Amino acid sequence: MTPASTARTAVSTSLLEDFSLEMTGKDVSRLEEAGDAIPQGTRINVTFLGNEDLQMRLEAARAVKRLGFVPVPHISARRLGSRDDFERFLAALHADGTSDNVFVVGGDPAHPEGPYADSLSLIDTGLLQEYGVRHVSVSGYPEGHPEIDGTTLWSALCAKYAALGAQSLESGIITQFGFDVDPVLAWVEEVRNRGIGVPIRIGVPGPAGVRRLMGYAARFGVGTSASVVKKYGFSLTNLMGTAGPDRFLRDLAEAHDPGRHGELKIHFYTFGGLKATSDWAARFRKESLA
Ligand SMILES: NC(=O)C1=CN([C@@H]2O[C@H](COP(=O)(O)OP(=O)(O)OC[C@H]3O[C@@H](n4cnc5c(N)ncnc54)[C@H](O)[C@@H]3O)[C@@H](O)[C@H]2O)C=CC1
Ligand SMILES: Nc1nc(=O)c2c([nH]1)NC[C@@H]1CN(c3ccc(C(=O)N[C@@H](CCC(=O)O)C(=O)O)cc3)CN21
Repeated sequence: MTPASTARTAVSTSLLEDFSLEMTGKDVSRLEEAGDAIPQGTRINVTFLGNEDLQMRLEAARAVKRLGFVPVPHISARRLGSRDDFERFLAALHADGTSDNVFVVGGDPAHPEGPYADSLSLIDTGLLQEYGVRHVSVSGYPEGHPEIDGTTLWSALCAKYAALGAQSLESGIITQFGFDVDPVLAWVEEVRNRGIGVPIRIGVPGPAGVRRLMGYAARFGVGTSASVVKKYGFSLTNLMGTAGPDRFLRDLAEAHDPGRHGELKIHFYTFGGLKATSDWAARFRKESLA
């Protein structure tokens, strides 16, 4: 092995240490099926989608805990109808012992369904701490967001970071998924330049069909130019294939400079493929170690 490839292998292994996964409220049986392939203690995020209800979200977080993982329930500000809804969710999580870690996010509805227009307003209620939350993740957008301008995104990120620090809550950032490492690392540098040193989980899709990936990318405003997806490992002319983040992770590992970029970890958006992603991660890790 050459010195360069030794260095790359070492970094890519540490990048995959303590990766996190994401599931929806409907994925409980898939989680049971994938459980053995996932390292105990792995953080597993539970989405807060419009087509889930309170019971599904709570049940999913309970299942994550029961199977030996760390639940990270999402709370979407714009999808909460009232302060009561927010408190009811937090109280139930607390009672279940699944409220230690949460991810707060604005939410896709163009108009808030209740009193909270953004995730900062959830933090500012002070309710998180009251219900036992200790660690709060917020989102990051290396490629920007289709509905929110760049200046707003940066001021929101800095304000959330400051507000969490002021409440002595631990924090972290999870990025929107993407297919191109370059904007991710440029964005990470900007985060560090703004004085935010917390761990950043880089969002990547688990292995999935190309058609499915393209659909989600279009829905969430993630770039899929021909050159970017070619670099990632698929072609726009073959929608029947599948693609995993192999090259993305190798490129990320190669370019990751801990002195400049700080602590980075990986967050897998599984898009219905919890088992496929868990098996893939175990195999990729083993190959990196070999
Ligand atoms: N990264 C992810 O995994 C996920 C991202 N999202 C979406 O990302 C967007 C932003 O969420 P955060 O970064 O937490 O922002 P945020 O809650 O910190 O808000 C930042 C700024 O954007 C505005 N904003 C938030 N959501 C908006 C929307 N849907 N349309 C127009 N303006 C909006 C807020 O009023 C605020 O000024 C939301 O649309 C959210 O639904 C949703 C679920 C998961
Ligand atoms: N702006 C934005 N909004 C989001 O809601 C969002 C992002 N970004 N980034 C990625 C994450 C992950 N998201 C999702 C969304 C849907 C499923 C999902 O499995 N949905 C269907 C399955 C439909 C299908 O078969 O494709 C479901 O059953 O709910 C998973 C993750 C939502 N997320």
